[in-house]
Amino acid sequence: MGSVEATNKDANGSPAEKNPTVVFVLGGPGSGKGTQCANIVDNFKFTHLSAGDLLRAEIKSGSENGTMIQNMIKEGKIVPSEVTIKLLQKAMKESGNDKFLIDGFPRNEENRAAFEKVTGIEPAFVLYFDCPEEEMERRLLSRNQGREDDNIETIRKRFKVFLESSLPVINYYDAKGKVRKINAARSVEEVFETVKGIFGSKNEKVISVSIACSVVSHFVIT
Ligand SMILES: Nc1ncnc2c1ncn2[C@@H]1O[C@H](COP(=O)(O)OP(=O)(O)OP(=O)(O)O)[C@@H](O)[C@H]1O
Ligand SMILES: Nc1ccn([C@@H]2O[C@H](COP(=O)(O)O)[C@@H](O)[C@H]2O)c(=O)n1
Ligand SMILES: [Mg+2]
Repeated sequence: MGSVEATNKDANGSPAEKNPTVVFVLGGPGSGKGTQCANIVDNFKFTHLSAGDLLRAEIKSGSENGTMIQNMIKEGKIVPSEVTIKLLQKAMKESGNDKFLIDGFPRNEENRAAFEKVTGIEPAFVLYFDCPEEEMERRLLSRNQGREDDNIETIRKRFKVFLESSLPVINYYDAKGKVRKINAARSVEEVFETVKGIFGSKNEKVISVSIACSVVSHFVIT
């Protein structure tokens, strides 16, 4: 398991201004990524950046990319990395923090490779919320947040994209020993108990937890 502080480089290969700690939060649609990120923020000093939320805010802002993003989201498709990475970089800079939960990103190999190339950032680890489709479907259909993609037609498309494009990214990080796979088909509280064990106690640094967890990366943590 590599060090969190290690060797992040910028696009030119020179040392980046900062070496932020990044945790990618992945899992199928409705697996509970946003819910658990809110709990992590309440307990640890992370800033939560949801790629989906940033894209939805971009639509609302009336940006020139708004219509394209809206159409992609309605179809459950993945927006080109260039757009999403710019939004993530801007939000990271504006946060003033150096510890980030990046939720719903990278969603495909293009997202993953472009983020690494542009920012030079390697994630400390990847939280993977593993949940059966039937449970995710139930949750999404009763979410009631007015999301245009929470309808059965788009939900099925999002499941397909998750299996075909996002799972390979999780497998990529698993091969590097970076995935912490969590059984997300439990209550919010039970899932968070497991998450807390990964992040450690309030004052514990993610880096030491990250090393300690590397031995269990291939098992579902319950
Ligand atoms: N462990 C859980 N048990 C039951 N319901 C849950 C659980 N976790 C989250 N939920 C509910 O399921 C819905 C989806 O959760 P959430 O928005 O956190 O998922 P997500 O992974 O961020 O989804 P998306 O990828 O669509 O943004 C919400 O209504 C949330 O309250
Ligand atoms: N890296 C990403 C993340 C999201 N999208 C688009 O937003 C939709 C909703 O994402 P959630 O994480 O909030 O579920 C998703 O289905 C994609 O259309 C994206 O393009 N790239
Ligand atoms: Mg979400």
